[in-house]
Amino acid sequence: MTAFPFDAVGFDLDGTLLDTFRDLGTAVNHALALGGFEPVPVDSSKDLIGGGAKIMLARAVDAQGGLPDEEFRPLYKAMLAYYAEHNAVHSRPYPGALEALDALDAMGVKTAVVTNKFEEFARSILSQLGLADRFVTIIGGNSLGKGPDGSFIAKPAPDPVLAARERCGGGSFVFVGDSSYDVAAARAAQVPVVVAAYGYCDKPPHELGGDAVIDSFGGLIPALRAL
Ligand SMILES: O=C(O)COP(=O)(O)O
Ligand SMILES: [Mg+2]
Repeated sequence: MTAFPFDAVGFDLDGTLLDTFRDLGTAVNHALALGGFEPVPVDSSKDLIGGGAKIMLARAVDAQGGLPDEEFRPLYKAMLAYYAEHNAVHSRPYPGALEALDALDAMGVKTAVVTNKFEEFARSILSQLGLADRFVTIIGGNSLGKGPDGSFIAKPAPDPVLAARERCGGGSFVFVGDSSYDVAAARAAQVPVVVAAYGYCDKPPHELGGDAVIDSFGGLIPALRAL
């Protein structure tokens, strides 16, 4: 078999490595209830995920008329406080994820996580699932601090993907993600990107503009070999 074409693989977290929507949706609904809003059906919370917790709650609140910033902020804080305590109740790796990580390890391929979730939440969930030590680095939506516009430097900016590649040693790198944030970040970082069609894709997976689309984790390594 020919040598594996990548030195390192970066993974998005929500909707790519882990199925997290139930815990995220429950945290959104906790905040919505405090604000006197109707809950979101937990299944449709998948449609809110991708840009991080703040965007997720803002989308849910805006769909019910929105809130001024000073009223939104305490709800957002309450969502974060709730999620800090309840982030791995239902969240699990997708079927085949652990096997794929094992296979990459066995080939000496490094792995990294690049998520728009806050780093402390990503670490907490991955630790509870026994996975935190498997990755060379875990980069969250707040890991690189804020840019000149005052917002966190996160996907779709290329910086977190570039930081992951550098922390993995700077060789050939590929990114795997489920949303337009992932594809845009990888494109801006000029690394190839595989779309996880089983995730929370914010567009039809084949329209996200990835270099390959996989329907399950089992398809990942063959798709990477074929890039
Ligand atoms: O929590 C989110 O909205 C995004 O997280 P992800 O970048 O791991 O998909
Ligand atoms: Mg995602």
